[in-house]
Formats: sequence, C-alpha cells, structure tokens
Amino acid sequence: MLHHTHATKQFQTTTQLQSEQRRHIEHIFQLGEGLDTPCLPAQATIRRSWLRCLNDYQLDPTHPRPARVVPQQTLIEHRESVDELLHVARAGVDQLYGQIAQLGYVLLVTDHRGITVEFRGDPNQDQQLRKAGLYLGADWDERFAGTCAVGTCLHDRQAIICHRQEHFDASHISLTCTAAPIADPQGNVMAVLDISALQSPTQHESQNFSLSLVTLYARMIEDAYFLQRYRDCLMVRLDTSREFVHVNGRGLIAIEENGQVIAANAVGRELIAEHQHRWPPWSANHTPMLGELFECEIADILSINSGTDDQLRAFRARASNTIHFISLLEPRRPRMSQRATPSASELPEPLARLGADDPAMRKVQKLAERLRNEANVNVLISGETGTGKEVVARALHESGNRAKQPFIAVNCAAIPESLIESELFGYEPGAFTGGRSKGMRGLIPQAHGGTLFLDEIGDMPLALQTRLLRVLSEREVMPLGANTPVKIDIRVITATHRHIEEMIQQGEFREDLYYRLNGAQLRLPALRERADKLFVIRRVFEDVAAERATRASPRLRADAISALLAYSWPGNIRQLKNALAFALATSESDEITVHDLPEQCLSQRITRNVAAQIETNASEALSGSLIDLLKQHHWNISAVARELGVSRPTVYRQMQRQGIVPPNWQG
Ligand SMILES: Nc1ncnc2c1ncn2[C@@H]1O[C@H](COP(=O)(O)OP(=O)(O)OP(=O)(O)O)[C@@H](O)[C@H]1O
Repeated sequence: MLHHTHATKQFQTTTQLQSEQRRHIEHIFQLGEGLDTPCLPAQATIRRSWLRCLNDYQLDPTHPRPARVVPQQTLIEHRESVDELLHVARAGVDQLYGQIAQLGYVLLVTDHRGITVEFRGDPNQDQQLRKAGLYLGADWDERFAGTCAVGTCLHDRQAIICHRQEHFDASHISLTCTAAPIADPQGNVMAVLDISALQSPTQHESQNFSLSLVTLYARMIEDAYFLQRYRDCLMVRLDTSREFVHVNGRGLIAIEENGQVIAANAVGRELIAEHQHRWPPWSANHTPMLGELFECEIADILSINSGTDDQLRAFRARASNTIHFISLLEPRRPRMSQRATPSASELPEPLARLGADDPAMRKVQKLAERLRNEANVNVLISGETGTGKEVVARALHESGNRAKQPFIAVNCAAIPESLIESELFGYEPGAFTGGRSKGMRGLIPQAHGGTLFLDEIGDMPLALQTRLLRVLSEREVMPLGANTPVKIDIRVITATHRHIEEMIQQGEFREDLYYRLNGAQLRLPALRERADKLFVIRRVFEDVAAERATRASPRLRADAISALLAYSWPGNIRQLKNALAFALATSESDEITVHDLPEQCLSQRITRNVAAQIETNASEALSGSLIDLLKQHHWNISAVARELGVSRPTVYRQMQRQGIVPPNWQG
C-alpha cells in the first residue's frame, strides 16, 4: 500500500514537472518573439543569456539535452591546466562545502571552459547528481548547456544566481545554482566556483545568501592564488579599516623593493584603475609606483614592520583621497640571488637549482633525488621543447655517484640517419669509405662508466631502435667492422617532446624499447604552468647576465618582470633565455624595462597548440633563407638556432626537410 502511494506521488510529480517544462519552453519562445510577460525572468543577465541561446548558439528549447560529462582523459587535461589553482583552492573548497553540505548543496569548480574539474557532493545521491550534470567532468559551457550559473557567469564575468526556471534547458528547471568567477592576477577568469542544489524553495531571494557566500570564497581563493603566485615578492596588504588589515586586508599589491608595482589582486587593480582613470585597469605595460598611488615614500612602506607596534600605517590614496591602512608582507622565499629554498636545500645542489617551489617541478626533483644513484633504472624525461630536459639530465648525472665520469649527450634528431649508427657505436679503421682512417670510438663507448643522454629519442630510426635495444639488454656494443664486442657500463637517460605512445600505435617506435627506456619518467612542466615562474625568470636573467659579463650588475625592472610573467612562453625556458639575452644585448642602460623586451613577449597569451605553433613559426622563419643563414654562420647550428630563437633540433629537422646536408657530413 505504501508502495502504491509512493508510486502515485512520483507519477504526479513527473507529470507536474512535464507541464512546468512545457510552460517554461513557451516562456523562452515568448522572449524570443519580443513579448514581455510577468512570467519571464526579472534578471536582465538571464534574459540576455536566453536570447544568446536562441539566436547565437541556436539551442532548441524543445529538445532538452542530457548532461554531458567529458571522458576521463579530457578531464585529466582540463584539471592539469588549473592544477596549481586547485591545489591552492582545496582548503577553501572543503571549508565552503562543510558549510553547505547539510543544506543539500553540492559544490563545483569549473575551469574557464566550463568543465567541472573539482566536485564535492553527497555520494548517496550520486545517480541523481550525475543525471543533473552536478558531477566531475560535466560541461557547463553556456553554448552547450544553455543559461546556467557557471556558463553565464563565464560569459558575463560576474557572480550570478541561476534559480530554477531561469535555466534555459528545461531539464535544469528544478536546480538552483549560484556561481562566482575566480580571476588570475591579470584579471582573466580562470575558473568558476559554483554551489548548486537539486531542490530549493521557489523564491529567488532564498539564494541571496548563497551568492554572498560563493562570492566571498571565490575572492578568498583568488587571493590565496595571488599570494602563492607572488610569494617571492614584497607585498602590501591594505584595507580601509584598520582592524581588518591583518585578518582580511582586501587589497594585495606585489611590489619591487623600489616600490614599483608588479601585480595586484582585484581590489588592488581597482585602486590602480582609479589612479589611471581607465578600464581595463591592468596592463603589463604600465605599472605605477606605489608612491604614485599613495601619498608616501617607499621608505615609509619598507619600514612598516619595524616602525609601529601594530605593524601597519595609514596612507592617503591620491586618486580617491581615502585613507588606507597598509601592512607589509615579507617575501616567504629568499629574494633575487638567494637560490636555495628550505625544501630545496635538502636536495643535492644540481637538483635544487632546477626550481624553487612548483608542484610539478618538486615531483621531478624528488624523484630525481631518489634515482640519482640507481644507474639500472633508465630515465625518460618528457616535456615541451625548451623546458630544460637536457639541464635536468645533467643535474641527475651531476648529483649521482657517476658525476666525475663522462656525460655524453647525443641529439638523435641532429645526426643524419646514415651516420647515426657509426656515431653511436663507433667503427674500426676502414669499416666504410669516408670514415676516418684510425676509426672512431662511438658515443656509447665514450659514455662508459658515466651517463649517455639520448635527446629526441622519438627521432631515432626504427632499425637503430632494434640495435639500441640489444645494447641495453646485452650491455655491450659492436663497432662497425669489429669482430669483438666492447663491454659497456652506462646509465641511460632519454628525452622526448613527442608522444611516444602515439608513435608506438602508428608503428613508428618499438614498444619494447619504450618500456626498457621508461624505467621512470620525469615530466617537466611548461614554463607558463610553473608556480615558480618568477624564480625561473630571475634565475635565467642572472645566468644570461653572468654569461655576458660586460655590465656591472644589470637589473630587471618590475614592468619587465610583469610582462614576462604574463606571457605564455611557447618556447619555454629557451625562449625566455633568448628574450633576456636580446634585452641585455640591445638595452642601452643597466635597467631592463618592458621596452627592452622582444615585441612577441608583450603579445597576448597563447594557450593552445603552443608546440605546434612554434614549429610552424620556425618553419616559416626558416623556409627561405636557411641555407644562407647556415653559410653565414659557418654551419654553426647553435648560432643559427640562437638567431632564429628556436631549438637546435628544430633547425636540424628543417635541414632534413629541405635536404640540406652540412659539408662535413657529405661523404
Ligand atoms: N632550470 C633552469 N635554469 C636556467 N636555465 C635553464 C633551466 N632549464 C633550462 N634552462 C635553459 O633553457 C635552455 C633549454 O634547455 P634544454 O636544452 O635543457 O631544453 P630541452 O627541453 O632539452 O629542449 P629541446 O626539447 O628543444 O631539446 C637552455 O639554454 C638551458 O640552459
């Protein structure tokens, strides 16, 4: 009997919902036809979004779409792109969820494309939540899901409630969702924080508190991310209330020691905007001095911690004439030339030098530390071009017990296919025409006792892969023309920027060799993803300046740092190094400013297909004049690569494509 009543009730609810959905669809069409009735949503943002759905995205309200959850691999890629943010946000996400879980809400964090990359919800409601799209991997892009809190928040870049019938898609009209954007230090939305519930009271006002809560947490996460990003910098924290500066100072501004602003959080950017009387407020090309924003000397700011008991001081903002209370946060890490970090100091020096505090790099450093004396574990280093694969291979070698033995680096893309075998294995006198009369000791035997680093392993021809496999399993090589094999004891490190798994599927790389080489894998992060980007910029600047050794001590000004931080670096550390070398070579003063940087570093951030893009750029740059350039540089490939701002392998690849063979390789 109980069962029966329950079934009847469910049936009524379903039919009731269906008629509500029909009415909802009618309302959407009414708006589309330009009618205005009291049943239509009051919020202008919602109305505009409905019209976008109808007119721009051509969504059909009569065809509600089931929630779309992206495949696992795609989800992993989306998560990776906001990995650092998620890491920083975790505590805030858990705290917020702790406050709303009892009220029947779930919590979502999406990336800037609307894909749910973090989720908290009641596992007992798993089925229903998944069906409603309240799930890890769910796609809430407005163009797909229609008007919804996440998608519309992403479009309008502001916090929003999307309550029940305000959703566009009829299958979402029982949901209530509230979302707020999370912006990066440049003000670009990089994620959205959302809380949603399957059921809620009908009144819109019931969600006002959700809006305050989500907005508050989004700001806290944004600020935590900002503090993490700029923790190597001096930072001022400010608020118009003296009591709140230390606990919740709303403004954060990272500065150089001379008071030059490097970056600011949302409140800080507004303050700068007031000063600059323009919008958008933030431009890497124009960063003011703190003394331009407030009536103060930089010395007043720098002495805050020692000057007053409560460690804050009041300054008047020049633009608004309001008083701000300012406290000073010292950098958490040692500045500029102090290289070691507390955790890094436990690492051997060559490994500690690789990074300051980036989660992916820390993983690499820790794993390398464990592997440094494990010569039997072959290490594969992967990462985009210019991320420092060879530098890491050397650091691994130098930190281990083979440090005093040879480190032989072989670029498989740089040696012509016809010579690679003799170069690697060596040859006996008279083994082939064109060879040296005394024969040659191959690169593999040269690495005996030490480390052999095979760069661009994906470019090794298939036939040679078979021979390499044999060398690795038998631990001996047979030089060309020799009768007896030579015993070798080598540690093998390989590197690639290609997807070897895909090459295996296409039959271009031997699977058994891959497993043999991939005893452990070190994945290097792209420069644009590194949390310690500032450290890398400063470190590379020091290296480049030291190499030149022509100036006393050049300085990188804050405006230049800010531009370098904002750029996406498709060519990674190599490109950064080239940009800084260019700036040092062409600047007329010891202070490198944003105006000294190559123009490309000031352009918009590139986010997609970066590796492909640099290859294309390189191809274009190289297409006509490569042979002339090579002749001009007396066939010095490194010099040509430097001039073009590309890697040596890229030059080699282009040479291969264009059939150019250096004179000393022609038999
Ligand atoms: N941690 C670092 N600190 C300073 N300079 C670095 C660091 N890592 C890399 N570099 C510099 O960046 C440049 C590129 O490094 P490297 O050749 O190791 O990259 P790669 O990943 O092997 O490149 P490719 O894929 O093109 O072979 C080099 O000039 C190197 O000195």
